[in-house]
Amino acid sequence: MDYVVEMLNIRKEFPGVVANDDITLRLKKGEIHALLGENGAGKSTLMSILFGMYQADRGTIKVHGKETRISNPNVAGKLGIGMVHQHFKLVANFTVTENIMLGNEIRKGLVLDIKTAARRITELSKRYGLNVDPHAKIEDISVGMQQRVEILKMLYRNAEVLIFDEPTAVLTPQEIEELGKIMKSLIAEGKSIILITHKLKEIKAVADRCTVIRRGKTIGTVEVATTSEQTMAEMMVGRNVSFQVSKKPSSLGEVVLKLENVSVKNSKKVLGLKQFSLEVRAGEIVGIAGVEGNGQTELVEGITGLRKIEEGAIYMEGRNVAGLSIRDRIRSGIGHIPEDRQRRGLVLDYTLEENMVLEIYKRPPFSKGGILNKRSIRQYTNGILQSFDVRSGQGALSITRSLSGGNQQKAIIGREIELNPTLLIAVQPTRGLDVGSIEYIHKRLIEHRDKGKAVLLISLELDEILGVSDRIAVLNNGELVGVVNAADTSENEIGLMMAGLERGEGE
Ligand SMILES: Nc1ncnc2c1ncn2[C@@H]1O[C@H](COP(=O)(O)OP(=O)(O)OP(=O)(O)O)[C@@H](O)[C@H]1O
Repeated sequence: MDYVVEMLNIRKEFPGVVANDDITLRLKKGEIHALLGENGAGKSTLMSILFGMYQADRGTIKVHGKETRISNPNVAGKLGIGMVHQHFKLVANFTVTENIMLGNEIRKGLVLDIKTAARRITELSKRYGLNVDPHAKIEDISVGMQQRVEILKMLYRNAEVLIFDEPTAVLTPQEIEELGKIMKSLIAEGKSIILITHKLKEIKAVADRCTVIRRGKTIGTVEVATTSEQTMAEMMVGRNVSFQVSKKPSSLGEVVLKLENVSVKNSKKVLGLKQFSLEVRAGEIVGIAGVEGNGQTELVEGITGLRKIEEGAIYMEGRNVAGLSIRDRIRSGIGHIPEDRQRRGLVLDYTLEENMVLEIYKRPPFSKGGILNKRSIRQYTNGILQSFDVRSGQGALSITRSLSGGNQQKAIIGREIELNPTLLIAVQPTRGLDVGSIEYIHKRLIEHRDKGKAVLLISLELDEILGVSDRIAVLNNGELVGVVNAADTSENEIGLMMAGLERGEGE
């Protein structure tokens, strides 16, 4: 059998946790091989070992049948292994060509002229259907294009094996479809791909085989064509997973949040949200649907106080909070699961327990007379970690940075829901989470509503918006297109509204 990469019986331990416990993954030449596993199952660790960032404690790696030691990322590069990270490593005010050349030609002491490099980039871009302008500046191109620059960077270095780490998390639905085509053209040209993703639909759409791991152990490798999404989900979490969200009809209370003609500028200093009005009542979940960049960020940051509003009013339980500081808005009952969890959600170098009481450590029972009550902080933290199934090596004392991405996300969600806010603003709450965790988070959002609280859900996942919300407000180009009841709309109708058509216009 023609394997390009074989990772055999890999073991890697961190303090308190065996991240990889006898994992085996074999990548065939010319295949797209999905790597599926729960949050914290050990996927990133395994790939970091292949990429030379970590050394395995035990096990063997073979490249083209030959045993190798990948001591650092340079060695991986020389062996033809490249990785497209989730967070791009590009210099914003450099051009595409400059970024691709960076750290490549110069290291070899072989300074090629820009023109020759740009020509080669154009060739590669054509061959793989990437459509990238080599002279464009990174800051002027879309996130999807930036990802293609990362792909080109690897192709420019003659990578044979490409690792994609949750590549669609940052993409729009159209971009996701295009990425699928790009991946297929890469394998048609003889490349091999490892794809890390939580999205079973995507695995079904592009992958040939799928290796499933759970809690650091290999569960098995399956042929994707003959395996259902349900089966893969069950292999991954070890139990039956329901993709349907079940909830009883909402029982509406008073208006909690009222937005009146709110306008907010975006980072380019033009209005990103225009004259937006909406009410969210106690006991309901209002979903905001829209293509990324159509005013969602401005809306959320306007409400939470991260951005000032240009005009209009924001009422929390009847009181205008538009002039209040961020802290005072939190006090008025606003909880916020932020979009950018690493920048706004958690202090990565603090322990989990420090992060869990970040906003409330001054309140009783967590402190008294200026002295922290460590026991009650620990107890409170353990409660959150347990109910939200946050997995880490050293529990409440783990340094937050050491948690897997998905477990960091679950910790923030747990913290914000536990504060029991009158209004919970949840922005992309399940991005990067495995199907089992998504199921649980949806349940908790609905429970929050059923306790008589208000929830504003902002998500790019239409399935999530349709399944979880009671009412759906659709944003296009910073304006409210309309508000519909989730029970009497469809994916198709919302899709048309997201494109700016008012209800009924597209029929
Ligand atoms: N540098 C580190 N120090 C300590 N523990 C770590 C470190 N890196 C990972 N871990 C632990 O190893 C386990 C596996 O983490 P890993 O990031 O590989 O999971 P993952 O499958 O990629 O998860 P996700 O889907 O959430 O990204 C987790 O329990 C994590 O807390």
